[in-house]
Amino acid sequence: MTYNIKAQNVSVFYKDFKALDDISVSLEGNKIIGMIGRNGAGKTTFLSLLAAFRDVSRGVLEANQEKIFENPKVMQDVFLVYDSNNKDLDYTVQSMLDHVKKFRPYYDEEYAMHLVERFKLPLKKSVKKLSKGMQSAVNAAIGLASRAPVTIFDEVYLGMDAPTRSIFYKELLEDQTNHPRMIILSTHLVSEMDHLFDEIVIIDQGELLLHEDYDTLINRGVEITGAAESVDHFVNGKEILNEEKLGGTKAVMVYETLTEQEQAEARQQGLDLQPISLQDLFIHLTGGES
Ligand SMILES: Nc1ncnc2c1ncn2[C@@H]1O[C@H](COP(=O)(O)OP(=O)(O)OP(=O)(O)O)[C@@H](O)[C@H]1O
Repeated sequence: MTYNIKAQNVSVFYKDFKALDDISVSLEGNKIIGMIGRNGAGKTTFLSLLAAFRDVSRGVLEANQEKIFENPKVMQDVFLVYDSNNKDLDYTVQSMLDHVKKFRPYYDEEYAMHLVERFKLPLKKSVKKLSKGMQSAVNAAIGLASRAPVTIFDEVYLGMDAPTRSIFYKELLEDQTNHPRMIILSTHLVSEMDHLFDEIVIIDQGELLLHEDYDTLINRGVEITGAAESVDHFVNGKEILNEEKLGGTKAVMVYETLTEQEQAEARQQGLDLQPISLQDLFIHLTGGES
């Protein structure tokens, strides 16, 4: 089952605070979508709408042309895995997996056991007694093994060490290839996770800043370095994201796809052109380091 999610002019208010402001976006097909945004931008609020944890205050939110909120079919197919606080849960890892199996129709027990091994999870231990990183690994395993057509991981890596995160990324990529589905990853680890993304959504202060194919977005950012005067002349009229000057040399990040002719001209003038990482684009498109 392939899902298309469509938000039209969606807003969410917490009392009189507008957490999401008139968001319109279409998420389509079996892609891995990176959702990024600064703290408090509204990512979790948006993702909780997709999982029907709450309803929109204004606008329309649909999955395959059906309203999401209070829709049992969609709720079964959309799984939001988040950094849950398990400290009051008196379940063992095994009983938690058994519990999930009952509610998730695409759950694959064999794959769950493979993940238990990969993450070295102790099946008989109480979840609340696991370390933070291991609890996150349990959540990651549950999310992957459930194979929900729309699987959402909201900062699910918290507390995981680097090798465990690496296992998570590898498993996610491999399992999405073998069992294509829409996976949405909300993260602050932009540079570490950017290799996973087919598409990027950036939410900024409750608004949709952009939704782009990863390659298109990356091609739009370029850093031009060279003699300050030549750089200034070249970037004149272009959208500048950031400038840094060191002596007579200048490095300027622009947000624009350069034509082949422009690239050739730049090189003729002795300018160096380098792509900008998603992390740098994100930092500068959302207001830099201020
Ligand atoms: N239940 C709530 N009541 C009131 N305000 C809330 C509530 N939940 C979230 N907010 C506010 O809505 C805004 C968006 O919060 P949200 O958790 O969606 O952001 P986020 O992008 O997920 O942030 P972070 O990256 O820090 O986790 C924030 O200003 C937050 O304080």
